[in-house]
Amino acid sequence: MRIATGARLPAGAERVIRDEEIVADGPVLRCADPRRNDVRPMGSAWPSGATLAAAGTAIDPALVSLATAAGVAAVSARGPVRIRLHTSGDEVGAAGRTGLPETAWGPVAALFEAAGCAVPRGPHLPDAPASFRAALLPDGADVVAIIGATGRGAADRLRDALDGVGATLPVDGVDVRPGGSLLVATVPDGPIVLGLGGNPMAAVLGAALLATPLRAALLREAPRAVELLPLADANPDDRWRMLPVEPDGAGRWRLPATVATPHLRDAVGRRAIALVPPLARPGDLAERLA
Ligand SMILES: Nc1nc2c(c(=O)[nH]1)N[C@H]1C(S)=C(S)[C@@H](COP(=O)(O)OP(=O)(O)OC[C@H]3O[C@@H](n4cnc5c(N)ncnc54)[C@H](O)[C@@H]3O)O[C@H]1N2
Ligand code: MOO
Repeated sequence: MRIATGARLPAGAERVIRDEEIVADGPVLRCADPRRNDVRPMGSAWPSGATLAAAGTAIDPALVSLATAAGVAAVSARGPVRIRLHTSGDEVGAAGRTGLPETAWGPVAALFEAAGCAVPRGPHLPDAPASFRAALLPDGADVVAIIGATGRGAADRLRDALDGVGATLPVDGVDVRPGGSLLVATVPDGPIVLGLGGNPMAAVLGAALLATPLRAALLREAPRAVELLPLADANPDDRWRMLPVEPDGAGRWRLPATVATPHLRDAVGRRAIALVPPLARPGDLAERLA
C-alpha cells in the first residue's frame, strides 16, 4: 500500500519502506534490505516524562516549537524585564543654541530590547530634584534606567534623589572606558536604578555591559558561557575598553582607532560591542557584550 510521508500507519501494517528503497517485481514490491523500517513510533523522540529544557532556559523560537511538538500547551515563564528608560538634563532636547538634540534614548532602548527586555519610555527628567525623585517611585517597572546625571556635577540630581530614598549603590563606577561612569542602585521596596553616562556612546556601551547580566539575574536564568571574539587589532590602552567592533572577514574583529563619546559615529554599522582587556594584542580574546 502506498502512503505519504508522515501518514498514519495503516491498520495491520508492520513496516514502512521508502519509495526509493522499493524494487517492483511485477505486482510484488520488494525491499533489498530486510531491516529497513521507516515507521516512527509515537513517543520515540524522547521517553515519557523527559525534561526537554532545563528550568531557567530562555524561551526562543526553537523552545516554542519543541513545546508544541511535545504537546505542551502552556509553560510558566518569568519576564520580560521591564526597564523604564529616561533621558535627563535641561540642555537635552532644548531649543536654541544651548540645546542639544536627544540622541541616546533610541540606541539604548534598542540594546535593552535586543537583550529581551521591554522598554517603556519614561518622561525626560529636567535637572530638578523633584523630577528625579518622581522617577524613583515604583510603578511596576523592574528597573529604572536614566541616561545622564551619573556625574557629580552641580546639575546632576540623581545622587541626591537616591540618597533621599535610602538607596544603596552596589556599583558606583566601573574601571572601563568609555561608559565607566555608570551606577547601579537598589531602592528599598522600589526598582533597581541604572545610571548611564550621559554621552550617547557612554550610555550605549554601559547598557551593553549591563543588559545581559541584569536580565539573567532578574529572571534567574541558567548561566551561559560568554562569547569570545578574537581581536585583529591591539588595544594600546592599559585600561579595559568597551568598543564597537566589526569582523575583518578572516575570523578576527577590528577595533576602531578612536571612539568619540558625544555621538555614535564610531558605532554606525558595527556588528558587535566587545569588552577588550588592557594592552590586548592581535589574536587575544574579548568578551562580546552585544
Ligand atoms: N569634571 C569632570 N566632568 C566630567 C568627567 C570627568 O571625568 N570630570 N567625565 C565626563 C564623562 S567621560 C562622562 S561620560 C560624563 C558623565 O556624566 P553624566 O552621566 O552626568 O552625563 P551628563 O553630564 O548628564 O551628560 C554628558 C553629556 O552628554 C549629553 N547628553 C546627556 N544626555 C543626552 C542625550 N539623551 N542625548 C544627547 N546628549 C546627551 C549632555 O548634554 C552632556 O554633554 O561626565 C563628563 N564630565
Ligand atoms: O566615561 Mo565617559 O563614560 O567616557 O563618556
